[in-house]
Amino acid sequence: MTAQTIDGKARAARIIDAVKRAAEALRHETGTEPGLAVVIVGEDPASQVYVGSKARTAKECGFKSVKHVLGADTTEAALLGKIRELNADPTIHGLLVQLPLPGQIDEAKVIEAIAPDKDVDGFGLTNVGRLSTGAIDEAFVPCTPAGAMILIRDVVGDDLSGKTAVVVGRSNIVGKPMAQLLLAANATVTIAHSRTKDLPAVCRGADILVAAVGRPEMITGDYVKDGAVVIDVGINRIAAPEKGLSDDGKPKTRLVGDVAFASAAEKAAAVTPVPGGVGPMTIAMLMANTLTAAYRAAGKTPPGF
Ligand SMILES: Nc1nc(=O)c2c([nH]1)NC[C@@H]1CN(c3ccc(C(=O)N[C@@H](CCC(=O)O)C(=O)O)cc3)C=[N+]21
Repeated sequence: MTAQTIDGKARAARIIDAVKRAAEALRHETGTEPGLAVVIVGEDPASQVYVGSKARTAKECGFKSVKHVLGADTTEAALLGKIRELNADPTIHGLLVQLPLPGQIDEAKVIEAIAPDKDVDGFGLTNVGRLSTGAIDEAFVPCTPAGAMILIRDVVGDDLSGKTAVVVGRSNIVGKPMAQLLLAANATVTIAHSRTKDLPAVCRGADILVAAVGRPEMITGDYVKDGAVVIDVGINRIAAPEKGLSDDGKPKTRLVGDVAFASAAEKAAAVTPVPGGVGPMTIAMLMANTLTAAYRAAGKTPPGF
C-alpha cells in the first residue's frame, strides 16, 4: 500500500480561518478581543522559532498577542510573579510558559501557578483532571494531541469503536493526553514506551499508531500494520550534510519526525509528514484554545473545532 500523506498544514489553515472568523464575531458581539501571552525564559533558538510562530499566528487571527522574554537566569519567584500578573490581566485570556524551563525553575510549580481558565496548554491539574474524567468539553486539551486527534478523526471517523490505538511515548504533554482522547473516542488503547517488550510487535497491532518518542525516524515500516493510520508527533532537527554547510561552518540541518516516512508509507494507509503534519496543527489548536478562553471569559458558548 502507498499511503496518503495527511496535510496538517492545510487542515491547520482551515482551523485558523475559522478561529479568525469566530474572533471577529466575538469582538462584534461583546467587544472582547482574545489575548494570548507567551512567556519564554532564556534564548533557546528552537523555542524562539516556536514562540515567534505562535505570536505571528495569533496576530493573523486578530488576537492581541504579547510575548515576555525573561533572562535564562530568571528566578522561579520572578517567573511566578509574572504569571500572577498575567493571571490578573483581564485582556489576557490564554497564558502559556514555553517549556522546557532552565534547571533552577520547578516546571510543575510554574504550570500550577497558571489560572486554569487561562491554561490554554492544558498542562495544569484542573485541565488534566477534566480530560481524564471525561469532562472534555470543559477541558483545555493539550494542543499537540488535540491537533493529532482532529487529523485522526478526519481519516478514521469520530467513533473509533473496535479500533486499536498504540501511543508510543508517555509524556504528560503528548502521550498521556493522546491516550485519553483516543479512549474517549472508544478506541482500545495501549501506551507503549522505551521499556515495552517487543515494541515493533506491539505497534504492528495498531490500527492507529501515534509516535511521540523523540527518536529520529525510529518507527520504520517494521512497526506498521498494513492499512494503519500513522501520526508522527516527533520534531527532530538532524544534521543534513547533503545540504552543505551553513554560515557558522556546521552542516545544515533538516527536520525529521519519529517515523521513517518512506518506509512507514509502504505499509500505512495514511501518514502525517514532518514538517507539515502535527506541528502546524499544534499552533492552530493553541489559537482555538485561546479563542475558547476568550468566549468563556465573555460569558459566551465557544464554537467547537
Ligand atoms: N508550553 C509549551 N507549549 C507548546 O506547545 C510547546 C512548548 N511549550 N515547547 C516546545 C513545543 C514544540 N511546539 C511546536 C509547535 C509547532 C511546531 C511546528 O509548527 N512545526 C512545523 C515546522 C517548524 C519548523 O520548520 O521549524 C511543522 O512541523 O511543520 C513545532 C513544534 C510547541 N511546543
